[in-house]
Amino acid sequence: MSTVTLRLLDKADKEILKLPRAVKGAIYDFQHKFRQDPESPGLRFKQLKGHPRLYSARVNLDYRALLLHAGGGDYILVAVKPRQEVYDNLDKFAYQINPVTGGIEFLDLLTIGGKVAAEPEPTPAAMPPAEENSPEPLFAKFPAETLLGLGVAEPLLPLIAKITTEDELLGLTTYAPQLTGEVLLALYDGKTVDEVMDQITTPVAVEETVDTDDYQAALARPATVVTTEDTALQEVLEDGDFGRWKVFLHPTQQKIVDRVYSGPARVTGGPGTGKTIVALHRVKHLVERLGPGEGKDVLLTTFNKNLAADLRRRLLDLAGQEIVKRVDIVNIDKLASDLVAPTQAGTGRQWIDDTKAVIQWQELLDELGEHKWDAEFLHAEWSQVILGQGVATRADYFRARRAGRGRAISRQDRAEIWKLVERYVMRLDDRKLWTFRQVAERAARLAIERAKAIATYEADQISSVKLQHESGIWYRHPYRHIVVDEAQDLGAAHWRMLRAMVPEGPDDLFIAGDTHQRIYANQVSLGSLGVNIRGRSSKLTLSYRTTHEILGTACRLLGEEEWDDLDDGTDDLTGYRSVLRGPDPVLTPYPTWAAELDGIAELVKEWGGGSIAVCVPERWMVAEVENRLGRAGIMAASIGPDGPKLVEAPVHVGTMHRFKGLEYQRMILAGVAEGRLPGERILAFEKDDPLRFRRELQRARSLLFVAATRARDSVVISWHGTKSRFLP
Ligand SMILES: Nc1ncnc2c1ncn2[C@@H]1O[C@H](COP(=O)(O)OP(=O)(O)OP(=O)(O)O)[C@@H](O)[C@H]1O
Repeated sequence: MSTVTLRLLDKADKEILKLPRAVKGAIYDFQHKFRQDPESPGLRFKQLKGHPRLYSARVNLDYRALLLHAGGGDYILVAVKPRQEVYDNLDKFAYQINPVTGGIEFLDLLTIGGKVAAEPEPTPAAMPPAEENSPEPLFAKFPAETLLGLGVAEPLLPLIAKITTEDELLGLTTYAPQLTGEVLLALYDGKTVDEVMDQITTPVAVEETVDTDDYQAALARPATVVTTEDTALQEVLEDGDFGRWKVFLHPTQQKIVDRVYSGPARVTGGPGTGKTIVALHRVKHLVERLGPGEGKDVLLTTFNKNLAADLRRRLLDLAGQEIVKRVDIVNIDKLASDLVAPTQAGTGRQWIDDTKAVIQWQELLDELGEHKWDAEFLHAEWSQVILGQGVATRADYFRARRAGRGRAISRQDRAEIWKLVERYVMRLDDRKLWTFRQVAERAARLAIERAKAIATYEADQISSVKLQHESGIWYRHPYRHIVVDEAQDLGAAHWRMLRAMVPEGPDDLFIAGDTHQRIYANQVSLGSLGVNIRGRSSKLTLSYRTTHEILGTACRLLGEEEWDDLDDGTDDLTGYRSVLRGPDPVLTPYPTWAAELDGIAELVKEWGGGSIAVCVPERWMVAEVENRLGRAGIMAASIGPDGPKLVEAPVHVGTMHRFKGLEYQRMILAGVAEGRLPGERILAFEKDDPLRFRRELQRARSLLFVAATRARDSVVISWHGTKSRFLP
């Protein structure tokens, strides 16, 4: 058996993917041969002159692979180049262990140099001297020691000193090591050296002093961004940029995936920073660590069915069937329903969502002639405070915490609300209805009872561990690990249920979410629900989805609000950034809705292709956009609760709520006007319930923020009437 490993270095793929198809095929064959026997004569494997760790090997007649030897049998593929280019430019290749991160870096100064200003043309005699004419280099004011201290790769300093335009900078960052690119772009964007140090360098720096000659130690660090498995190289060749998330994790992402946590852990981060990607890698990591087995030991859950289906598809792509077999991938309401279903056999109950539940409230209030409270308020109070916290008696409700519920209510108010809730529950019972919130509460109760039974069973020292006893009582928690995505939208009952479904201990719960994206009224304090994440929180700050320009506009939409951290603290988007660049978002007013519809159709036609979506604040607008696009000969599909009705349609249209977790190349956010976002319903609270007004405004802001950050390349925001107060 060969003990040779061959991994691909991050960024090397950028040039490799541009090679002719036949060369890519030859690389595929080459890596097989190399792993079997690097010394096989056909490979002409040899060390390059002047580079003790750099080797070349034959890919085909014209191309050579450059390989960095990390010690033992470990090699890293750092480039594939035309044969002559390699030998003519030996002095243009450099490598190092970055003294700040401890990660291995390869510098292809030939490619990078080509992106930065070529030597200045000789100055014609009539022109002023070059120094007066040429622009100031962008990084002239930063001493070399400062850049090196921030982790910039030393061999690039001479090239960095020449950069005078944003294009050159972007050219360099495309091929430079990740940290160098992030640091330079942040400085260019105006961040101070201290900010860059805190937000970009420190999170990936190693604490120990780095031995810059120990390549074996460096290879094991998350800062060395290489593919891990042998098949990964093939995936990169086949999937191109779309497959990068599977094989090149950012060092910050990698650390979060690999860490052993002593209890529940949480990862936060702005849109597109890879929380879902990290959650998927974490699931894979946990299953691999469990070793062989048959049962579904890991639960991966998220907010809705559509997102759960997407997680399944991506986990399959990342980890394969054997891993997926060990994971229950299910949305949170389905998880609760499945738990409760056996206790409801034959009752004929129908389960209803929040919208229908509010209609039931409205009908009850109308029947009673009750006007003091509105249906939405009562539904939220009942769902979040009473059901969410498992409040069983009136006395308990008098004492219950109302975190995030806005205006304080008196004891008398609570007594009235309790009475109304009792009437409401009776009404649902009579109609054989059950809201998903009730299902969640019942599921939480069942899971907690079962957890107690397990504890008793264990205390009784009955040794055999079976999944289920004949009586239906569990003698083992259903899962060993639980991973939650879109955590900001789960309700209190969901958390109590999840807490009870996994034994307390290391790596029990892994929670990914971003409270800036909370679009349902489900604010919780995890600590008070038995999920203690203190000291086990990490943050992702680099967006892989959205451009710098979109991200800047989106963040401004959030205003000066304060955001919770799923616990009793606050969260913010400090350090949130992107290395991607694109056009500025466009804001377009229209005189009427009809004109706006025409504008949407024209724009979509102009864009021509790619993945495009139009999102609107109100449901009725969806059909109108679809129709207008249809009249323009553009096929559009609406997005329902289970995702786009026709995935292949060139344009997807939906209300903003439907865009959670999705992403598109180009987005139009239409109808962003006062009275729609925020809607009339919210504006009505301004006088009577200022606290609620603020809370609802915050949620509306989040909705717009979520919608705007679904776009990868460009965003157009339009309105008719008065522009939304959230827009700049
Ligand atoms: N390490 C990576 N390499 C390449 N692409 C990545 C990486 N991490 C994330 N991405 C890509 O960035 C995009 C956003 O990732 P993901 O959906 O995980 O972000 P998120 O933080 O969950 O976003 P949101 O909060 O908006 O749901 C995806 O297209 C994903 O493939």
